[in-house]
Amino acid sequence: MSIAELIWVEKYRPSRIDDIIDQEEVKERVKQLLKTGNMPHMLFYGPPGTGKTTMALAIARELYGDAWRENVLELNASDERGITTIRERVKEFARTAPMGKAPYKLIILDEADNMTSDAQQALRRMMEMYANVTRFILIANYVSRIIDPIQSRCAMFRFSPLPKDAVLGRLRDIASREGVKVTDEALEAIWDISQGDMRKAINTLQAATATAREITPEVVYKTVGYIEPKDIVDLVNIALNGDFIRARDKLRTLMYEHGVSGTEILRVIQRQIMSGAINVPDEAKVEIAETAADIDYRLTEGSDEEIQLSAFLARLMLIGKKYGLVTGKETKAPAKKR
Ligand SMILES: Nc1ncnc2c1ncn2[C@@H]1O[C@H](COP(=O)(O)OP(=O)(O)OP(=O)(O)O)[C@@H](O)[C@H]1O
Repeated sequence: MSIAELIWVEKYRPSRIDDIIDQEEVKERVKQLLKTGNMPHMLFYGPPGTGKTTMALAIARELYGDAWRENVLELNASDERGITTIRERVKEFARTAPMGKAPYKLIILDEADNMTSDAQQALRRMMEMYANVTRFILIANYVSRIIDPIQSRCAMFRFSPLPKDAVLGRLRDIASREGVKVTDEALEAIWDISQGDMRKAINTLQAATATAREITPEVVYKTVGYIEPKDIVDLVNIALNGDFIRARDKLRTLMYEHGVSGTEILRVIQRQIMSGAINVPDEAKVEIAETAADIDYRLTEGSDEEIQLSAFLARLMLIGKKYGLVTGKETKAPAKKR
């Protein structure tokens, strides 16, 4: 078995443009451009794990068929030692003629936004110098870090974070092909971790399968070393209910036994408030969110974590009192499916 078959992100990387999930607008425009036979330089930008490299490789297959490897130079701007090595490699690559029907070869340059602007100026000259025999596909996370003269020489394509149903659909599909049992709650947990980053989602699923044959939220969070959101929701509810001592004990357990950082606790609280898992009136949500932001800032300034988080719990207690939130209820772990 090759490495590509062992690593699921590679094994399940779509090889044709039409098989790329979502990114409909990008797919349409790319197909139109390929039809004209006169492909411009391209700049793909957007968050990680959304299909930029996958699209670049699918274009290569479309252009050259089986001979794509000989016609493509893949470079990573962060790995190459400076613009001089990039220049040498491009020069060497552009010396030989393309094989197959396309009259040019393809250079895929990943992490182009990590190049200094001087290096990007040199890159721009290379793009001009070799324009008759090569086309560049530049890949970046942040388009604002790419200098204007390069932007103006490229057709620009924005990749969006993938929507939840697309990510979960793909994960279900992979799990069934791999014979892995994964509960709906576990898929939710993976989404909580990956959001619209498909690489992270698939990697998390694969890593979780190394630990257990049936994937549950507990397995997922444990695999990535994250805390389960329900523990944090409980912590917040205990504090809102006015039981400060118990909330502080739970906080200590989370911090010292599970090794969760204060920042991580605040991050999860913010997200759980937004998702509605912490069930309080909107005014209280605003106050909690503001308090969390305030505490987060103090942590970045180097304040003691336990003191700050304890102060946060005390503020939650006051908010709970103000809005009459004494419910006596704690969330329970979702019932396990049989
Ligand atoms: N739109 C998509 N459709 C199907 N699979 C995808 C998609 N986007 C990402 N993937 C999966 O995630 C893996 C990584 O995607 P890809 O290398 O294209 O990300 P990228 O956008 O280039 O990220 P980076 O900015 O980190 O380079 C792919 O191998 C594939 O398995």
